[in-house]
Amino acid sequence: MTDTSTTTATAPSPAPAPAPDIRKGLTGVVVDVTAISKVNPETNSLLYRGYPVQELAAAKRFEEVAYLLWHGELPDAAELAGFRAAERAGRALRPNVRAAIDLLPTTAHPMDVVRTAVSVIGASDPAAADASPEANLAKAKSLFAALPAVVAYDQRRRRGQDLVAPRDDLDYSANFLYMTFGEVPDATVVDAFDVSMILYAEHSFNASTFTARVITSTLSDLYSAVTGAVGALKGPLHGGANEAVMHVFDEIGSADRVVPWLDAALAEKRKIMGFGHRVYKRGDSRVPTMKAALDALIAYSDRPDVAALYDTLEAEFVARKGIHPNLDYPSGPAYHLMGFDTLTFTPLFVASRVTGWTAHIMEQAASNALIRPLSAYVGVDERHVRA
Ligand SMILES: CC(=O)SCCNC(=O)CCNC(=O)[C@H](O)C(C)(C)COP(=O)(O)OP(=O)(O)OC[C@H]1O[C@@H](n2cnc3c(N)ncnc32)[C@H](O)[C@@H]1OP(=O)(O)O
Ligand SMILES: O=C([O-])CC(=O)C(=O)O
Repeated sequence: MTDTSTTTATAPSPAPAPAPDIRKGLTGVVVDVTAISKVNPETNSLLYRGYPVQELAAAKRFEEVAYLLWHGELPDAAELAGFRAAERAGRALRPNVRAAIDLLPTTAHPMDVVRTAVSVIGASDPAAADASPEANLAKAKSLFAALPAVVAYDQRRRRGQDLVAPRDDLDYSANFLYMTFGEVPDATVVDAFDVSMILYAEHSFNASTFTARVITSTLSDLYSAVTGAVGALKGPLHGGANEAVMHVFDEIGSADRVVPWLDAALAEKRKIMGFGHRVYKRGDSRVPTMKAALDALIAYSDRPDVAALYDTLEAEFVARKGIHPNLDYPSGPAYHLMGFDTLTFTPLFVASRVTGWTAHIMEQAASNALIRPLSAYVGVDERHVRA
């Protein structure tokens, strides 16, 4: 043991630690790689597994895009037929999920209902803890098939309507609308809905996907990760914005009221929902495609008033702030014109994004590292409990 009692020289004090480089909100931080999608704000493009999302929206149905996100390649005819058959077989609302939904008050937010439904589905799956790639893929496909009935039934029960059983002669989007409204709408509506599902499916490390990856990184199960992702998507700075856009439209009322409404909103420093994006600063790559779908719905339902309000608010806000619309801006009024209740809009986003979330859960699990950043402590200095 060294005796230090006779030491006279004082050791040089250590150099102060450099101030930590804190990136609040993780702005600009690259935390991992992904092969699922590429968001490029420079070229204003979005690729799913290499394919521009606009091309997918123009030429493919949502089932094909879901398959692409999970498998990395578009399905061939036999693969698509097999996947479609499995999806159709898994559409019916499960009795225990219906029972759990029925226990919830109709005052519950539909996102809380969807979150609960995912949790119930997970708790009832005997293979919930099996995180093998095969088991996770099966769970992803099963959730994909099951969620439309949850969203559709929840909207119907709020309207005092009965459950509508699925039809297996319809594709994903036509059946989703059928289960919601009890009839298959015009092809204009079905196609616009399918486009919205494709555009919402995946967007790299957005907040809800990152949430799913954080949960997966602890070796928790897929259902827990999706449940957490639903919670993250609910907020109005993320997926909840499509609902919030419709509240804005309702608040403004008509195009001639945009200017005074915006004057007051900006004076109160309100965030204008449906505008701005963490990554895109010159416009969201998905907006032109969704705007075209909205225009088709406006023409079909003869609602030029919606077009006037949309265009006027966009023009005024861009002129004043230089901040462009994100995908939620056209999606909100589009879902309204399709006939959905405003509170149902974000659950529609869930039904789509479950594809991207689960693709990321599988990617994270395949190359895992616990996600655990550091923080800089700014609380009171060390102190001691008095005896
Ligand atoms: C599918 C999706 O999740 S897309 C996003 C959906 N969310 C919304 O539409 C909510 C409204 N938008 C926003 O709140 C923001 O634009 C976000 C959260 C999406 C992105 O935010 P960030 O990247 O963190 O940008 P940040 O909030 O720092 O904005 C930068 C500046 O632009 C302003 N700004 C950004 N968006 C808006 C907006 N929608 N309305 C008013 N001001 C805005 C901010 O107030 C800030 O101004 P400041 O520098 O004077 O303080
Ligand atoms: O990428 C983001 O931050 C939000 C978004 O647009 C999405 O999740 O689709």
